[in-house]
Amino acid sequence: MTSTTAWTSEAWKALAEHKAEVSPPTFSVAAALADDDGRLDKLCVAFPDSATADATGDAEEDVAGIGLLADFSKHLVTERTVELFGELAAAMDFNALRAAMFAGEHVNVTEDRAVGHVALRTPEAYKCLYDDGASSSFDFAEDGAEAVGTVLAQMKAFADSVRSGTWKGATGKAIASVVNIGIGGSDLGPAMVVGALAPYAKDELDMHFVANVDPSNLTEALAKCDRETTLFIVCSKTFTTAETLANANAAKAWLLDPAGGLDDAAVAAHFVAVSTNSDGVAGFGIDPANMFAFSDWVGGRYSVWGPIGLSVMLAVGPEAFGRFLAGAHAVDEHFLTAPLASNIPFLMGTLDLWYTNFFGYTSHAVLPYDHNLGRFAAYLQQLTMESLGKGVTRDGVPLPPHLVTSGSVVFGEPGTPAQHSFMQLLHQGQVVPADFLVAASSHAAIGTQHEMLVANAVAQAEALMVGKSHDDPARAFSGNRPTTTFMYRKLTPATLGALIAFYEHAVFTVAALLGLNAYDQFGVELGKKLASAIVDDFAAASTDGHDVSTARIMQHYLALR
Ligand SMILES: O=P(O)(O)OC[C@H]1O[C@H](O)[C@H](O)[C@@H](O)[C@@H]1O
Repeated sequence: MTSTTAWTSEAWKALAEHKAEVSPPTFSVAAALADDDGRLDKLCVAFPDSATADATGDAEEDVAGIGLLADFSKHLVTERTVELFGELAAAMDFNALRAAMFAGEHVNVTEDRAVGHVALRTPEAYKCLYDDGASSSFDFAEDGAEAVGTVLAQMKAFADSVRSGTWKGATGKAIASVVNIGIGGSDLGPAMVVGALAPYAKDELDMHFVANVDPSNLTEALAKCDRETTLFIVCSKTFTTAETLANANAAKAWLLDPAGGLDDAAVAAHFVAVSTNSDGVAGFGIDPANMFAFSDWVGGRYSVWGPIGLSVMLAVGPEAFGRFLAGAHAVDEHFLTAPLASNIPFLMGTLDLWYTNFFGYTSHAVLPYDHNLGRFAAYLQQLTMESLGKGVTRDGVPLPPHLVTSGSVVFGEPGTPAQHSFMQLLHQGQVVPADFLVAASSHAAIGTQHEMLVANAVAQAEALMVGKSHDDPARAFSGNRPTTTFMYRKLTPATLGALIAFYEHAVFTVAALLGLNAYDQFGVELGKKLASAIVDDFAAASTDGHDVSTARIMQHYLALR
């Protein structure tokens, strides 16, 4: 792989020189569109595309029914810009890095691991490194498919048994409530997907997600649960995360509260685990037979596709879960085969890099015009900011802070409420590139309300681009504010799988072009370490060893508690 640092490459210099040609106010996107130089056709990409259209079924619920248009036409780019993105990709060995990830090479160099979430979508298609250390790679269709296929079959059998009522609690009653206990990648994916696919969920199964060590989180969930009909899924890749273990132990104590009349044998019927750590699972008291295992080459924020998605499969069933995987797999094929100039994740990633590094637009808004995607921005915050919030390249070269921004600050809320909250800033304050996600039809029907929703999404993107002059400066809109619109037929499992995979590969693109490792997260460790020490200090009512500021706030807590 190249040792070139992106910011010293000729392509980077060419992009810096080119920027003036597409900078407001001299460059107007609206004017560029009016020139009708074929801009729309070049900057609007349909999905599924030809590479995936034939292998995608024909029902509306299949990949074929996604009917997505990725509209990049409102961005501060020309055909030349996209060509220069391609030159940067060549300089940074993008194609070789992409091939290496799909082949299961250890592209997560700092942890010496493969990055294999794509293999979870359809193990038959990709070779992935099996992290046994003995072999440099293995044919997933022979070795890994067995591993992933086995776990998928285990998940399906379990989901069928719970959803059919065959799986019984300790007193012989069917499960009515599921509590997913996990945090970060062991919570955000399952919680977001279950919420997004609510129209597909089984009515008789109440789903709860407990992540925060704040006792209010678990208390709120347990208040809605009955011991005899509640199943806990303890999700933790490492099975060492303090918050998850605290909540899991508190949940076990609740289950076995003498008032409830259940004894230790009840754990087997009311607890299952999802982890890479079988010793940790057994140590907690969960039967390894009730463990759904996965390997360390699946990153936490990339793990909803495998056993971490068990609560999703329980909620929507194995068939819908399979279509969720199929949507992501179709995007994998698109990412691998589409020319870069019409490669949706590549364009998403390069545009993010373009704005953060060449325009100083370092925030990014995600605006799903869909009530059920209420947690989509939160999910993307971990996916993007934990992957790209880095200070060095994968070779350990520091990023020059004045020159390179490794990842944007992602935020967002569903529209239309966002319009009544922070959109003022996007229209008249700093420029924040934004993604609009909108379905042409809804699962819910009340008069013409869905059409009002769509109209608002389209109008916001139009207003941000076209702007409006006014004699009163306070009432003027500069316009030329870049946005992408993803419009698709309906939010189906396949569509949601595709949308998530687009963002996963956009993250890969930014990391590849900047030379980053998107798959480690050492930055989360220091806070955890300090918190563990302060827990002990609080227990000893001590503030010794802390700086005066920290000691003061600790003393205030000790005085108040
Ligand atoms: O799944 P676990 O091992 O419990 O980890 C849960 C989360 O905590 C870690 O600190 C990282 O921030 C996340 O990447 C991870 O998803």
